[in-house]
Amino acid sequence: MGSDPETDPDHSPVIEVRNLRLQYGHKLIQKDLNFLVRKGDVFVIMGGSGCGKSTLLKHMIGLYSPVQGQILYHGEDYFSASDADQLSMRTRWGVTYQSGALFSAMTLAENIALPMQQYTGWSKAEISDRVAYKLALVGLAGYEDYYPSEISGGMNKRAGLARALALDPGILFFDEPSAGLDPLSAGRLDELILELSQSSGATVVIVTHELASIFAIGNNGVFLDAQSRTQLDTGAPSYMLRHSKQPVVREFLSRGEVSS
Ligand SMILES: Nc1ncnc2c1ncn2[C@@H]1O[C@H](COP(=O)(O)OP(=O)(O)OP(=O)(O)O)[C@@H](O)[C@H]1O
Repeated sequence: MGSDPETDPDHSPVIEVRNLRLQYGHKLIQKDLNFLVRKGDVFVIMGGSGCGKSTLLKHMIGLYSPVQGQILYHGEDYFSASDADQLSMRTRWGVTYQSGALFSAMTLAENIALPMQQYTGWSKAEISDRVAYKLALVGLAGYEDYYPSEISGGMNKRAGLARALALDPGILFFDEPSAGLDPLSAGRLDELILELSQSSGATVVIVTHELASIFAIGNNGVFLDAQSRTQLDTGAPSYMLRHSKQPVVREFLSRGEVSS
């Protein structure tokens, strides 16, 4: 068991979500979201299908602006920051998407080198060294010249992770990282995410409805509800399972997607 993020002084807030309201046009998705993500957390965004997990993540990575509320990174509100400050925040994040993680016309090395070429002044040789290192980190040493279509789904996910790690991010965001993988590969990907977050000290924010993943890697999280369109609970998933005051949360975590 990890330390309690609520009381451990070393786990300072990295992300603070305040009174957040998410809409597409006039369609309300979630409201009154309030939670903290602390340094080193593996923070899980949970809830039944369609409750707005991916929508929340897309706001957290700045793809959409909230209609109300704030998302603070190390105390600075992303959406009221200048373009330059927003860019500097984004370069400290690594993001992997549910689908289309890699560019299919590029080799794995070219995919991983891309953010390095875009955002750093590193030389060709340095980039090539760092690409090899990132591939080795995810168990793909020697796969530089392969195209995404030439490797398995699980290897593609790991290569996507290597690209997300390209700039040594402080925060890693994942949207359903194990979607489409068999349970064994999904479990290995979970282990890898946990291992990498622990070895690098990165904070992880992850969207998943996989109960196995929620309990295997999450030490903190928020539970979103599709009916009331707000969060029902926040904290450690293992604690929520037994002690959440919301029966829907305990039921979801103990049996599966009852609310979907
Ligand atoms: N770009 C969009 N425009 C309008 N509505 C959208 C858009 N993207 C998602 N939605 C709607 O917002 C709601 C929440 O979707 P979202 O994908 O965030 O949920 P989710 O909890 O991640 O779902 P799942 O677990 O099924 O992936 C759904 O009703 C969805 O149809």
